[in-house]
Amino acid sequence: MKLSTVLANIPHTLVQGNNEEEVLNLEIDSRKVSEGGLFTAIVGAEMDGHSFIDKAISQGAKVIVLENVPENLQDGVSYVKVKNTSDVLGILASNFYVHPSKQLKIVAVTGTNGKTTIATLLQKLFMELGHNVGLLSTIENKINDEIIPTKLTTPDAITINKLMAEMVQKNCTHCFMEASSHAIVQGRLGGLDLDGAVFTNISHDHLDYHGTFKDYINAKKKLFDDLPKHAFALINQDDRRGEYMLQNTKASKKSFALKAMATFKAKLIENSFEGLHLEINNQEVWCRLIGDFNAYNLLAIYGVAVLLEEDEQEVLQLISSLDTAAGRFEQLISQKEQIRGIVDYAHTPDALENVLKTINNIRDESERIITIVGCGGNRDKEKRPIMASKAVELSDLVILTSDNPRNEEPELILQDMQKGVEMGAASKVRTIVDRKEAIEKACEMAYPKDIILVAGKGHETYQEVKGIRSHFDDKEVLLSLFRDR
Ligand SMILES: CC(=O)N[C@H]1[C@@H](OP(=O)(O)OP(=O)(O)OC[C@H]2O[C@@H](n3ccc(=O)[nH]c3=O)[C@H](O)[C@@H]2O)O[C@H](CO)[C@@H](O)[C@@H]1O[C@H](C)C(=O)N[C@@H](C)C(=O)N[C@H](CCC(=O)O)C(=O)O
Ligand SMILES: Nc1ncnc2c1ncn2[C@@H]1O[C@H](COP(=O)(O)OP(=O)(O)OP(=O)(O)O)[C@@H](O)[C@H]1O
Ligand SMILES: N[C@H](CCC[C@H](N)C(=O)O)C(=O)O
Ligand SMILES: [Mg+2]
Repeated sequence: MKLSTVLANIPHTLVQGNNEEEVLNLEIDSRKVSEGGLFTAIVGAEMDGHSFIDKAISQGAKVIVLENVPENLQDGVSYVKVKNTSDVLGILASNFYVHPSKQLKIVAVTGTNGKTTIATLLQKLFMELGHNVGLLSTIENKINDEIIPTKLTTPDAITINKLMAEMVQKNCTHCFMEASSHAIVQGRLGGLDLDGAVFTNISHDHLDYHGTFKDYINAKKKLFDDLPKHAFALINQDDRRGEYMLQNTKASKKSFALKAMATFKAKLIENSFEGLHLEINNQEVWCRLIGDFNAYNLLAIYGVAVLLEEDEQEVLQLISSLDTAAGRFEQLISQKEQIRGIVDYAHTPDALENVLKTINNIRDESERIITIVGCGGNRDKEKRPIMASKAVELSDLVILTSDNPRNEEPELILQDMQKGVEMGAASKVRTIVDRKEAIEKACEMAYPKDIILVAGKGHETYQEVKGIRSHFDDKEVLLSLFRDR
C-alpha cells in the first residue's frame, strides 16, 4: 500500500522521503521489523521507541513515523513526523488493513471484573446463533473455532486490526473484545469503529499503573467518551460509577441491573453449586454459571444480544446452555471424599470477596473453605494486604502462596500480603512459597466435602518467575491430587 494511503486522515509532516513509497508491513517493535516495513516509534512506559529507529532501518524499515526528528537522517528512508505516535497508530493500522472494524459489529467490554466472561460467552452465544464471530480476550484470541494465542488482554493496535482483517476475510460479522484500562489509555483501540461498549464494574486494581483510583475510573470512561453516535453504551446501573461512564458519551445510553431501574432487569431466584436460577425481563432462566456476580455477566450478555437485534427468546434459550469460561469458577469434585476444588481467576480484592461470598452463601455449614491465594509481582502492591484480609475473613483456612512473582522476590510479596492478616487470625493462615506445595497442603488438610478455592490464576498454564514462564496449571495439580481421594 502507498504511504500516502497509510497516512490518510493523519495530520503529519513528511520530513524526508516519498509519499509514493510502498509500505509492506507495520511494526512498533524494532526487533520484529522486516524489509519494506513502516516502523512507528512509540514513547512507552519503560523505553522510548525513538532510540531503536536505526535498528529498525538496519532490519529493513523504509518508513519511520515519529514525534522527534533525529539530527542525522538516513538516505532512502522516509521520515514522517506526527504530534503523538501512540494516538495515530490505530488510524495508521486501520488504513493499512483497509478499515476492517467498519465491516464488523464490534462490542468492547471494560470494567475491573467480568470482561473475559462476558466477551467469551458472547462469542459462544453468537456462534450458536449462527454467525461467524471473532474474539479478543485475556485467555485467547479466536476467529470462530480457530485459537490464536495471546499474552495481552487487549492487543496493540496493529495486531487488533490485523486480526480483524482476518476475521473479515473469514466472513465474520461480529467481534467481541475486552478493553483493558491499559489499552484504553495507550490508545490501542484508536481508530476502531465500535458498535457498542459494556461497563461491568470498577474496584481496586492496577493502581501501580494508573496512580490514583480516579485516573483508573477515567481510563474506563474514555472508552465511552470516544464511542460514535451510532453505538450503544451499556452500563451496570448497580455499580456506583456506572452512571459516570455515560456522562460525556454520544452513544445511546442503556443499562442493566439487579437492584436499580434499568433497561435490562434480572432477579436472582436461586444460587447453588449447580447454577443460577434467574428471572430476566420477566422470564425464568436456568443457567450453568455460578455466583451472584455471574447474574450480572449473563444479563449484560442478554442486553448486548438484544441491542444487536437478536431474537430475545432464542437468546434466553441459548443463555441457559452456556458454560463458564476457562478458569472462571471451574469446579472439580473428588470421587470418594467429594472434596470440591474451585479454580477461579479472582486476582482483585473485589473478585476474591465475590467468589468467597458466593461459596459461603451456597455451601453447607459443615463444609469448610480452604483458600489458596497469591498476588502478582510487578503489579499493584496495595491490593496485597487487602486480598489476604478478605481471604482470612471469608475462609476457614488460608494458604498464602505465589502467583507470578515476575521480577520481585516471592517472599517479599508474601510479607506484603501477611500485613493484612490480623494477629488473632494468624492461626488459620499458613504461608507456603511454592504453589504446588501449597495446593498439596490444602488437600492434605481437607476433610471430606470441604471446599478448596484456588484463586488468582484461573486459565493460566504458567508460573512466571524472573522473566521465565514454567508450566503450571492449578487445575492439573488439583486433578492429580484428587485422583486417590
Ligand atoms: C505497561 C504496558 O502496558 N506496556 C505495554 C506497552 O508497552 P510500551 O509501549 O510502554 O513499551 P516499552 O517497553 O516502554 O517500549 C516502548 C517502545 O519501544 C519499542 N521497542 C522496545 C525495545 C526494542 O528493542 N525495540 C523497540 O522497538 C517497543 O516495541 C515499544 O513500542 O505497549 C505494548 C504494545 O501494546 C505492550 O505489549 C506492553 O504490555 C506489557 C508487555 C504488559 O505487561 N502490559 C500489561 C500490564 C497489560 O497491558 N495488561 C493489560 C491487562 C490488564 C488487566 O486488565 O488485567 C492487557 O491489556 O493485557
Ligand atoms: N461481574 C463480576 N463482578 C465481580 N466479580 C466478577 C465478575 N465476573 C467475574 N468476576 C470474578 O473476577 C474473576 C475474573 O473474571 P474475568 O476473567 O471475567 O474478568 P476480567 O475483567 O476479564 O479480568 P482481567 O482484567 O484480568 O482480564 C472471576 O474469576 C471471578 O472471580
Ligand atoms: N491481567 C492481569 C492478570 C493478573 C493475573 C494474576 N495471575 C497475576 O499474574 O497477577 C494483570 O496482568 O494484572
Ligand atoms: Mg480478562
